[in-house]
Amino acid sequence: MDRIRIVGGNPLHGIIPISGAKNAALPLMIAGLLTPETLILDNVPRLADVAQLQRILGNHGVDIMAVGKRPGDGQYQGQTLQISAADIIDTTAPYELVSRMRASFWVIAPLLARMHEARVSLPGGCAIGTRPVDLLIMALERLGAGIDIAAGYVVAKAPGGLRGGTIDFPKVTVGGTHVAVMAASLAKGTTIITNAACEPEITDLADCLNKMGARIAGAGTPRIEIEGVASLHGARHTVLPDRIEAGTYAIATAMTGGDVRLAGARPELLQSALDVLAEAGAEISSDAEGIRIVRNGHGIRPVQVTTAPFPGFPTDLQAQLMALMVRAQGASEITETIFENRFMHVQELARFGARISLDGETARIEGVGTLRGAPVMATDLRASVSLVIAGLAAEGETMINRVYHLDRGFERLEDKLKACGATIERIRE
Ligand SMILES: CC(=O)N[C@H]1[C@@H](OP(=O)(O)OP(=O)(O)OC[C@H]2O[C@@H](n3ccc(=O)[nH]c3=O)[C@H](O)[C@@H]2O)O[C@H](CO)[C@@H](O)[C@@H]1O
Ligand SMILES: C=C(OP(=O)(O)O)C(=O)O
Repeated sequence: MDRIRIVGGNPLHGIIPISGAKNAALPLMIAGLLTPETLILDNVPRLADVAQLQRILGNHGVDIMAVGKRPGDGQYQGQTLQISAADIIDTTAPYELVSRMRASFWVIAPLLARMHEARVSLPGGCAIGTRPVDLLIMALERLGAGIDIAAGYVVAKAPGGLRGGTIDFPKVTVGGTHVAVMAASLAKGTTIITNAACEPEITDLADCLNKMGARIAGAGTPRIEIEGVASLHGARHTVLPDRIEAGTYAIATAMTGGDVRLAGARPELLQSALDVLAEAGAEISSDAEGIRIVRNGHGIRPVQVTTAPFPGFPTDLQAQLMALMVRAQGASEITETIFENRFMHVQELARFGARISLDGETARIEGVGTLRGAPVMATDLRASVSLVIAGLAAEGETMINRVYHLDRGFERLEDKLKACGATIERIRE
């Protein structure tokens, strides 16, 4: 498996182009199952998760064509995918494919809505907690589906088709909201979703579905109303920029010092994270081109942060912020409220000399002046990139093992950082 070698100490200077969002591209690709016509998605990031979802959709009979570069496309232009689910030949999503990526479970919604049946393996994904799917199942049941769980598979049936209903989520769930929105789009009648997730990726999905002929109002708020339609048609949609990738490079710049422009990033998608970085001492500005982050001279101030659903501080930036706080001048506290076990990075950050203690869902970080490079390994995507951030600021060499997780969510990470002056290389094995 590939490794990444970093020699730390260089401040970052330059421009980092922000890719299309993984967490928007995945549900958008899955939405391609809802129509027999072609859905064209622009700005799809080149990621292992996207490739894996292509395989999963292919297994259902979906044709996916990646359109090559067009004249004028830059080095990091996202790819264009033409997704055509004219004939769905198989409504089973097998364990071998689904167990590698949690979001692939969401195919259950369009398969059930369009084909009136689906058999989908219980999902896998990052090791960040138990991650049940009870609320996704509840949402489908509220739309009239009969659900059984047998031999590790969720078997869903709606012989006469789904019908509209009320779905009141007891807890905010991004995946649950994606599933409810997709399924309700083809259900008979009106669906009201309350306590819906407000994440920008939900709005992106709803915008695309509306282009396909769906009637969805209120996406981006806790109350979504959907008037089901009999069928959806083809459309063209551009995936929104990745707010987690943007936040990650903003934190990396705050960590190393320097001056970086995040080209294409949209500040309103990560305002809570930018506010925290400003509190920690970074200077942040934005314009139509993106976000600029500068930290010169002065040190990093400690912060107190609690993760929360959007527009709160995202759990997907918690590990990266913790890496930054390892170098703060004083003690910080970070409380993780979304996933109960998203602290796998703590023991790995300790290898750099970090001083972090855990008390339930709160981590207390005592800032240390200097980090030292180390061999490290992480078991999930954002934890892995927190180790990259630590390595960029550490004295000497850091070797990140098992970079498979990084490739799930960060497109050409080492190229983007190298272009800003980092000493970083991939060792292929
Ligand atoms: C591909 C994708 O977009 N992944 C994101 C998505 O994951 P995902 O959609 O899996 O996360 P959810 O928002 O559903 O999870 C939020 C919380 O609800 C719980 N829960 C969820 C479903 C359920 O049926 N029962 C239940 O109890 C989860 O265990 C967790 O504690 O949102 C998370 C929260 O912003 C992000 O960290 C992930 O990066
Ligand atoms: C946890 C994440 O992804 P997934 O939900 O696919 O595991 C993530 O993107 O940080």
